[in-house]
Amino acid sequence: MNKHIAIYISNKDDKKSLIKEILCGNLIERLNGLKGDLFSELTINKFIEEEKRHGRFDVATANRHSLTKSSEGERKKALIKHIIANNPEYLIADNVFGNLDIQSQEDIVHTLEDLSKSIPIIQITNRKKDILPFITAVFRPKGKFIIPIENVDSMPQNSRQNFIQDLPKPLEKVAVESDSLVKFDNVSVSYLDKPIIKDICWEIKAGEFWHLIGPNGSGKSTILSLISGDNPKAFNQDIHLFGIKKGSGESVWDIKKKVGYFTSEMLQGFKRSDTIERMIISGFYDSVGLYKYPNESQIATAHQWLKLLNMFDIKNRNFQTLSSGHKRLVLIARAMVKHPPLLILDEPTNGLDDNDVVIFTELINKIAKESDTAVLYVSHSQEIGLTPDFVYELKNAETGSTGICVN
Ligand SMILES: Nc1ncnc2c1ncn2[C@@H]1O[C@H](COP(=O)(O)OP(=O)(O)OP(=O)(O)O)[C@@H](O)[C@H]1O
Repeated sequence: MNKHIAIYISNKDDKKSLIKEILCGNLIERLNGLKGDLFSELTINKFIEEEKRHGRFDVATANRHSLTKSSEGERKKALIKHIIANNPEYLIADNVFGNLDIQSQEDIVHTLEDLSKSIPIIQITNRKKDILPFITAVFRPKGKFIIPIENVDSMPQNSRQNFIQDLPKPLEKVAVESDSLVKFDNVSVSYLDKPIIKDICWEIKAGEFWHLIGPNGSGKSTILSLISGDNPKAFNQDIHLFGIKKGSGESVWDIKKKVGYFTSEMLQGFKRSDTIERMIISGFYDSVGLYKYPNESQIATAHQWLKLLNMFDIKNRNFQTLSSGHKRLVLIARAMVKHPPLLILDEPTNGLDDNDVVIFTELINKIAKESDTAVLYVSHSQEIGLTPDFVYELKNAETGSTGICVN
């Protein structure tokens, strides 16, 4: 077997077990007895747990922040440095590029290429485009083994239309007084004297479809926390949400009622065993579980969403048994049952495989086209197949990122 290999998986494969089998030396015989390390968001999440629970800060970022307070890109860069310092005898590199901007992707390719001169790299990926340039052999899981793929480009790709039915209508409209949903006037934010964003002027109006892009650390999550979260930095700024000046008496709860939200990190938060149907219905109550008896109209609307997603026949299945791609579709339906005036999607496709990205993107385009909900889609770069009306781009600068509307 080649020294460096990629294992091309789909979201239906059990990635955690696969990694465990490699680390135990069961899957790749030549690694048996060697000390392996794992470069993965799974590892980052473990370190973040340690920071939160036990106050242990084992991984240092470039600007000496905790991982908890760092951007996704900063976390990955810090982790790879930490791993290299541990001198592993081989490396499992999982979802290497997830959430990384182009510059950071190039940096990590160089780092891994250097590392590959001394130790074997086993890449795990669900995107063909992410296969590292120095890898020449690609495998896929089959039962308890991995088998070679002769030509990765010949793997079947989803190209059919997945969502044929119309988007379900809202039961009642969420009242919003203003056509202007989000308005930033010269908004600037610094953390510990480090400027993050500077003089941001931006407006999102009802029904618009925006894509917010920008490199790692440019302040995308900071902007989202000014909109949907309770970031205290929002209060002395000129920010209007749904026509009301932020900090003028509205509660975080008032805002949350008007905003649907999805990020791939949410998948870790939904650990309850609930049926897919109940999961969607819980969107009417903004609760994680379902504690009230839904009425007939709510059940009927949830059924329409299930039919749209082609999941009606499996509505009683446990949500936890779904693939990562299907879980996301269900959580989008859950966020959309009330047709919130604004739907925010923060790096929503991170970790999805090639087929599921196509399906997910089709659903988001459909929601933006067929509903009055404004969509704010956030990622570090352009997404193939996504059809936003406008793109707002953040550009890094020493004095704080500035933003421009690029179309
Ligand atoms: N609570 C905080 N305290 C100090 N610094 C912070 C805090 N939150 C964010 N930052 C810093 O602000 C900068 C912007 O971070 P932010 O997460 O908004 O960027 P981003 O564009 O979302 O990045 P990524 O694409 O990597 O997720 C980063 O340098 C980050 O370290």
